[in-house]
Amino acid sequence: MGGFLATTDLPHGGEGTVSLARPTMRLQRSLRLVGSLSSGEVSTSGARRFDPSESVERGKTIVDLGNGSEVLHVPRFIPTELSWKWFDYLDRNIPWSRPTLRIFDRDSIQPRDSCYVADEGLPKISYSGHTPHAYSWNDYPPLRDILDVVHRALPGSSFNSLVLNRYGGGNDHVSWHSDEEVVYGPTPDIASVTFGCEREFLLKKKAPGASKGSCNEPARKRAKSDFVPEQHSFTLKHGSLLVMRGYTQRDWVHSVPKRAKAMSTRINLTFRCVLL
Ligand SMILES: O=C(O)CCC(=O)C(=O)O
Ligand SMILES: [Fe+2]
Repeated sequence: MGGFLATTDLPHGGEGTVSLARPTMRLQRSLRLVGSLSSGEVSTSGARRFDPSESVERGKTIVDLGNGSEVLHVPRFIPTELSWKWFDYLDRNIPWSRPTLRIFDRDSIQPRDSCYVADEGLPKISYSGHTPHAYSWNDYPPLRDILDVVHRALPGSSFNSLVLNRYGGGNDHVSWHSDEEVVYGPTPDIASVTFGCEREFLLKKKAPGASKGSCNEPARKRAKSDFVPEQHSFTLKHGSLLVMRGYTQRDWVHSVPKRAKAMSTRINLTFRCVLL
């Protein structure tokens, strides 16, 4: 969410990494759904029983994107069972909505559910003509536990806001965009935690001169025609962490494209720090 630079859907639905919720995972989940979960049950106990910094040290990959941008990826960040508990809690309790967005002078319904949670007193955020209501962390205690896990994994981090997205199936997606917003500062860390169906997450280098604030139209068109953007793909699994760092928002766009084979729900949480 944020500055939607290019909002066309990707032309390659169906190719590339297959985004399947493995049957064993689905079975595990339906077995667990027999009992109901209150926020207390999914709260602190499980989160305190594992060491997030150890998960990062054991299984991290750092991709240097060049020019001060990098991505940290930890495929097995939160233990599977705890991730399913959080998935179930969020799926049932978050006040999800699908706002109407204004993109290139046309109204369209956002192709996924979302919600926004933030500390009190922060400046509002807006994207594509939509200013989401900021819900309070206090109303969703497990979110504080997930935030705590992320903070323990990333020493020095201090996130104060959260965009949640829920993708109901393979048609739900987020188009190419960057979260390059003044409120996040020039080099924000954006930490993304995934629960449920795995999906492909793509990063693509912005065309030269495409950064916000550029008004050199002819130069941009000329440069664009020869420009073959570098691209990276990450499969974001159940319980994984991905952090975009440095100038990633200024120099790269990212997306979660449509995938016909993504049959089940994915919930993604992106933690951010709105500067005061
Ligand atoms: O769902 C994801 O992995 C990415 C979501 C995203 O890019 C956003 O909320 O800005
Ligand atoms: Fe984003």
